Amino acid sequence: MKLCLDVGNTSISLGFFADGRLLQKSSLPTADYRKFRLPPQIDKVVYASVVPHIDPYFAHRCSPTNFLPLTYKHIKNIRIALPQKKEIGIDRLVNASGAAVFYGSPLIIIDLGTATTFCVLDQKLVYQGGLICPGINLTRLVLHEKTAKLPLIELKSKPPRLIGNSTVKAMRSGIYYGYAALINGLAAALRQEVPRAKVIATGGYAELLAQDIDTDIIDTDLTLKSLNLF
Ligand SMILES: Nc1ncnc2c1ncn2[C@@H]1O[C@H](COP(=O)(O)OP(=O)(O)O)[C@@H](O)[C@H]1O
Ligand SMILES: CC(C)(COP(=O)(O)O)[C@@H](O)C(=O)NCCC(=O)O
Ligand SMILES: [K+]
Repeated sequence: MKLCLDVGNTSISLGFFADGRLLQKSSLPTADYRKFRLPPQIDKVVYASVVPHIDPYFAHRCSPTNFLPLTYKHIKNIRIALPQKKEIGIDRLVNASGAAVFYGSPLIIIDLGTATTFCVLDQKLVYQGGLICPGINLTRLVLHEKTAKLPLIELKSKPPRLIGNSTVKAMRSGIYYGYAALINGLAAALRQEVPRAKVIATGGYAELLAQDIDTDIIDTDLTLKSLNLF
């Protein structure tokens, strides 16, 4: 069985694949990475991390098996048209590489994780770059940490009303509808630059926002499925 590991700044996603199929998924808070143990019957680990300080731990834990830590050099099916290829998050490149296989091109890929990122892959499979915005979870934390009066809120579902009649409801509404507007505004601007692009959303918050964002496809497993191609 193959284990695909997507190490983000908030969570580590694990995908177990056999015969090309995603059999099981789980996740671990990134802060708890030391709880990871290599499960039995894994013959290959494909690893994509944007948290370099924990990479030695995984290299050590996975050493009994075939461990493949991905870098931009492993990405062969798209061309990366950026001056500093090394600095780009491998999660973004893996998403673009896999999405090209699953959905063709051109593409606009939106990943709603710790950061909210937009990546553009043009018709000719050239990765053009994109945008990096603060993510929903960061906004939630920072509003609390950097103010005296705002509480730490949860955002688990769509707020029923745009206009909140309490502090907590106003914060939920601001974050939810604010992010929907950010995504729709930037997606519309990117569609102007890349005509006929399919817009794909992935990442932890993609399903939460699904009904209010103007995307063609929501694929929460995009990163894991893309890792399985290596
Ligand atoms: N299935 C889910 N449904 C709703 N929110 C989720 C889900 N999975 C993760 N999240 C939330 O989405 C945020 C970003 O998650 P994730 O995409 O794992 O981020 P990262 O890749 O940066 O670690 C997290 O703060 C988490 O609370
Ligand atoms: C932009 C990111 C922080 C997103 O990470 P995530 O939200 O998945 O934890 C990550 O892809 C990263 O650290 N990128 C390096 C800079 C770049 O992609 O240009
Ligand atoms: K991610």
